[in-house]
This record gives sequence, C-alpha cells and structure tokens, in this order.
Amino acid sequence: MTTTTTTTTPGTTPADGSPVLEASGVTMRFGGLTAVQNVDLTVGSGEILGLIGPNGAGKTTFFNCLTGLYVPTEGTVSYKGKVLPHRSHLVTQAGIARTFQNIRLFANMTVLENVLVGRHTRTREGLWSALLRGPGFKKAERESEERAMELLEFTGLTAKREHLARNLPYGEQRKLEIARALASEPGLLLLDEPTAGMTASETSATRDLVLAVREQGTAVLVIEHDMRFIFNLCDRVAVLVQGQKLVEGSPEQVQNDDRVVAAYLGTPFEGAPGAEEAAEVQAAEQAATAAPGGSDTATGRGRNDSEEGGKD
Ligand SMILES: Nc1ncnc2c1ncn2[C@@H]1O[C@H](COP(=O)(O)OP(=O)(O)OP(=O)(O)O)[C@@H](O)[C@H]1O
Repeated sequence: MTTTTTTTTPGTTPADGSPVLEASGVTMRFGGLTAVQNVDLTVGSGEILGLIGPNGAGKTTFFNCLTGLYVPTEGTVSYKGKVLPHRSHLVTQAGIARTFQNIRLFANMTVLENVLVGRHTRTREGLWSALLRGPGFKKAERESEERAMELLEFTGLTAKREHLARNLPYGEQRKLEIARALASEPGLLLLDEPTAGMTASETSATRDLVLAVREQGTAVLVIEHDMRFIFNLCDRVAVLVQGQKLVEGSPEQVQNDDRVVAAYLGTPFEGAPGAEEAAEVQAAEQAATAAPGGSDTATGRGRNDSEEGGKD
C-alpha cells in the first residue's frame, strides 16, 4: 500500500463521535417518482458509514440531496449542527466533499493542478489579488501548493505530480479524485462507488486509503456495491431499498438480517417498502383466479385467452 501519513490533518473534527452529518426526513420526488422517502441518517465524527442498496434504491439521489446538487422535496441536512444551504459550493465550503460515480477529473490538467483546483474553496484571495499577483496571493499560492503536495504524498501520487490526469491508470485516477476532494479540508468525505471497476489490489489499496482518511480526522460516508469492501471497512452500514431506509446497524447485524438478503434477491417480505402494494396485487390476482372464468396467472393466460378458448 502506497498511502503515507502526513503531519497535517484533512478534517478539523475531533473524533469524539459527535454528529457531523444529520439528515432528517429527506424525501426527493421526481414528478410522480419518489426516489428517496423520509430518510434519517447520522454520521458521527471519526466514523465510516456505508450506504448500500440494490440498483435504483436512491443512494446517489440521497448523496445529491446531501451535497446541495438537489433540493430535497422535504427534510433537512445539517453539518455540525447547522442546516446546509442548497448550493454545492457552499456545502463544500461548509466542510463536505465528495467524489462521483463516474470520474470527474480535469483530464488535460496535471495531477498537481487537479488537486490545486480542489483547494479553491479554502483560498481567501480575491480576483484582484490573483490578477496582480500580490504578496497575499503568492503566499496563499505557496501554501496551497504545499498542502497539495502533502495530499499527493498521502495518496501515493507524488511521483505522478506532473502527469496529465488522463494518462493515469484507472486506480490512480480514483485516488486523485480523493486527493482533490480532501484538498477542500472536509470534515466529511462522501464517496460514490469508489471501487467500481477496480482490481482486487486496487480495492484493497482504496480500503487502506479510506481508513487513513478517517485516521486523520475526516468522517466518511461511502456508497458501494462491493459488499466485501463495505463489510470490511465500515463501522456501521445503512441499507436503502426503494428509497427508504430498511436497516441500519453494524456490518454483522446487516449481513445477518434476512430482510436485507430478501431485498437483494427481490423477494418480498413483511413490512418491506412496497410490500403492502405487492400483497394487494397478489390478493387481487388470486381472487380473479378463484372467480369463475378468472385469469390463470400461473400460466400467464388472462381473461382474453380463456374467452378465446371458449370460442374454439
Ligand atoms: N434526475 C432524475 N430524474 C428522474 N428520476 C431520477 C433522477 N435521478 C434518479 N432518478 C430515479 O430515482 C431512482 C433512484 O436512482 P438512484 O440513481 O438514486 O439509485 P441508486 O441507488 O444510486 O442506483 P445505482 O446503485 O444503480 O447507482 C431511480 O428510479 C432513478 O431512475
């Protein structure tokens, strides 16, 4: 593993377990579709929380509500006790950084430049100072570069500092995304599928990197489909199914919960989101089958089939 530790701290939160992020009653509707429904979620300082769920469960939509990309239809999101505005740059400024499901680097900029871009929310120098390149600007520029170099060392990318981002191997591009997110000095890092498409050794290096990020004082909320990665990394895991939080607990509790297994296999279970509607449909189908001339759902034949059969 290439991760090395530095003397500086990305986050400023003491790891005392106090809430860093508090999402309360978050709901997101797109027209008639409720993608996220009444979700409460808390991430404590020093914590790594996993967010899992089948495809289309609402995980990324929920992330977008947390980071100000979407304005939730209902609910609030607070960071360290303050309700966040619905503007992504203000959310970053407040202390939440994220990576995306699809890598979003500046492909034609160098590795170092990409990290420097991530520093802009922490640089106070204004436009005139930058244009005139006054002493304040030069000092800020020097500090930013020092910090960026520390982050490259932290993520094992120092030797690649002058390489163009697009020329990095896939695993290193993912690392660079994390370095860039850390450049804004977040207290909470949101990772959306950080190991998607990675080899086993890249996944293992990512796990070490996330643990090192936590070690340095930044809490982490991570979406991932790789269950082994999630259960080996996280302190707690929350499961979203059809936009609702189904279960939350330790990796052991979640792994042993029959409802989670059923949700992944698509098996309906008592109390599952949508289970009531599914049960109503099933009852109606059974009633129709039992009625004289009713449809035969087992064979997939409906009323029209039997009527046609009657004509023969
Ligand atoms: N901008 C949008 N407009 C309309 N519907 C959307 C929008 N974004 C997401 N959805 C819908 O919301 C639901 C949840 O999608 P979302 O991408 O959040 O799920 P997910 O759990 O992240 O899925 P995956 O694991 O496949 O990435 C899906 O039915 C999706 O089609």
